Amino acid sequence: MTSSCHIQFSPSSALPSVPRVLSIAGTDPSGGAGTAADLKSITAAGGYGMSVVTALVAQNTHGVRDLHVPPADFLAAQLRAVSDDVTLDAIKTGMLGTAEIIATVAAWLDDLQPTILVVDPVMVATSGDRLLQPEAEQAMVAFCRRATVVTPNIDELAVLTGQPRAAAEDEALEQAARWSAETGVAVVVKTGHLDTLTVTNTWLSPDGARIAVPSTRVDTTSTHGTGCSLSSALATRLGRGDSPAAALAWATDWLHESITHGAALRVGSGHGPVDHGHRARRLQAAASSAPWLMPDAVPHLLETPAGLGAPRAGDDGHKVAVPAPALAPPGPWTAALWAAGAETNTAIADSDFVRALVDGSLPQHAFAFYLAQDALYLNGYARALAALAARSTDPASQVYWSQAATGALTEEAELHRGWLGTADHGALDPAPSPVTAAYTTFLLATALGEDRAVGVAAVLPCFWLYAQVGAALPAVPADHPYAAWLDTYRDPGFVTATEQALAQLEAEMAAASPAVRAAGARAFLTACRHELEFFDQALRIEPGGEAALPAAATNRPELAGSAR
Ligand SMILES: Nc1ncnc2c1ncn2[C@@H]1O[C@H](COP(=O)(O)OP(=O)(O)OP(=O)(O)O)[C@@H](O)[C@H]1O
Ligand SMILES: Cc1ncc(CO)c(N)n1
Repeated sequence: MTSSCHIQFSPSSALPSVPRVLSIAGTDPSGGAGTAADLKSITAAGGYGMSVVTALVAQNTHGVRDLHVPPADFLAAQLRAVSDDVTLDAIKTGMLGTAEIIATVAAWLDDLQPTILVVDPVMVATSGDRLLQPEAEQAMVAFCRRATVVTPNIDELAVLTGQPRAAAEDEALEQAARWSAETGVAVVVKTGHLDTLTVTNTWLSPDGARIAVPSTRVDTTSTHGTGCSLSSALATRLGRGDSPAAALAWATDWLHESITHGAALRVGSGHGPVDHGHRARRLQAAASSAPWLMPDAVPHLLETPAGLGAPRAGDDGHKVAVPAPALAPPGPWTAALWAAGAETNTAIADSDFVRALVDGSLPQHAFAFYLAQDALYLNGYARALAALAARSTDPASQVYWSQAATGALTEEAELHRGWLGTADHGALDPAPSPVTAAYTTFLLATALGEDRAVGVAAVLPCFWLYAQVGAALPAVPADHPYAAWLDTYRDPGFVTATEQALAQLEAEMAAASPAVRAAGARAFLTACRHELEFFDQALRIEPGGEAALPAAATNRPELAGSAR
């Protein structure tokens, strides 16, 4: 036997190991900051969270009301209780509060010598309340020298470096670079507190190397605890063995989603918390193995268009509104299919993917993944269209499907030439994702193996729903990151091709038997759902791509140069 193995499962099918991460911080009974935020963030980032409390804080989304600091001896007892028993893969410190607390934690760290220490030098809360005694600031500054990486906001960076508050990102990066070179500690510079449209987190290494992770600013007041959450997620990903670049990209991207959905939690009336659990709930919903179509979604025999019935109420019983189709159905069968697919079509229009593509906040790695899968999809789609050409007998249909197949192959070639071939858009020739493979094999199998009308119904949503997304696109500024790509949705040739496909389906459904019509309606609705999955899949891929398993946490040359 040789060691060659021709089937390689993607590492994403294996569960990564769970880093053991300790947060040392103050409390927030309203759950948005401090130890509560840390534990939620560590869990969200894939770690096992533990918590040592430095101070009890009576606070909510409006601010801090009162503070109680237990005796330092008791803090030391908590620290020892954990470290005597549990191996810690990463430690994160947040609110330390007093010089005595700082000294207690420092003494414990002297014994422990942890591999990863992320210090969030908490000084002032979002609400403006002090969380560190002014006389303890210099002790905190000295404490930061112990860190693997520190995560100050702009104001804390000024205290750390003894400089005036930076007015712009360049100035903050300058301050941080000088301090990092002098201390040997890496810094994450966060521009959340600056008035910029893009919020950038930049990892600065003592050797001057920089890793910048930009994200779009969310217009929200739900930013209570963002600093706690970022530093905890970062510690967890580093503890898991991620490189600084991968860890920061993951933490920033996850936090962006959490901030975006924070307001919907409706927690408090001040600066609300972020939704730490949004990503987990989204992925859990996406992983459901519930069938897409219920057995009674389409009658066994479809005699008339009305047999498809009113659009079904959603899971929560709400009535489904039918969106106006941008391209009008040419007859009653396509009109009934449009109405039957309303829920899925609305879900696509409202999807996080389409929203992020349009507002420009879609992370670059998700966009690159989407483009690469789209090229693979177009190739499979072209084969299904060519199958319909082969199965057509009237000349006009033969010409139409052949041209549609050519059109899909031309688009695929343009994707490769214009987008995927550039250094910006990542790897060439990736493998199809499970979602892409399921959709393309469904199309080809339906186009080849079912009645022709059913094949035509299966390929239709790709035309119609794409045209729908294109018609709904607002004008975007020229500096929008995806402006050029969004333009491709507005191609008038595509609109004409879609109108012709609609006419084909209307004629096929009218001529088909009731049983074939029912199969056609099922194929149409199934393809609509595949479309939703296809868009959504790009938001299920980790930054750093199709994700290698974390490197072994033992040898961490990328953290070299830091004080540890
Ligand atoms: N409005 C926003 N839009 C997008 N991202 C944001 C926004 N506000 C904060 N962030 C993210 O949160 C991170 C931390 O934010 P910030 O710089 O405000 O930290 P902080 O002041 O330490 O937080 P806090 O004191 O509220 O816990 C930022 O680096 C950024 O990734
Ligand atoms: C306990 C605690 N730590 C940190 C912050 C910063 O947001 C806060 N509000 N409360």
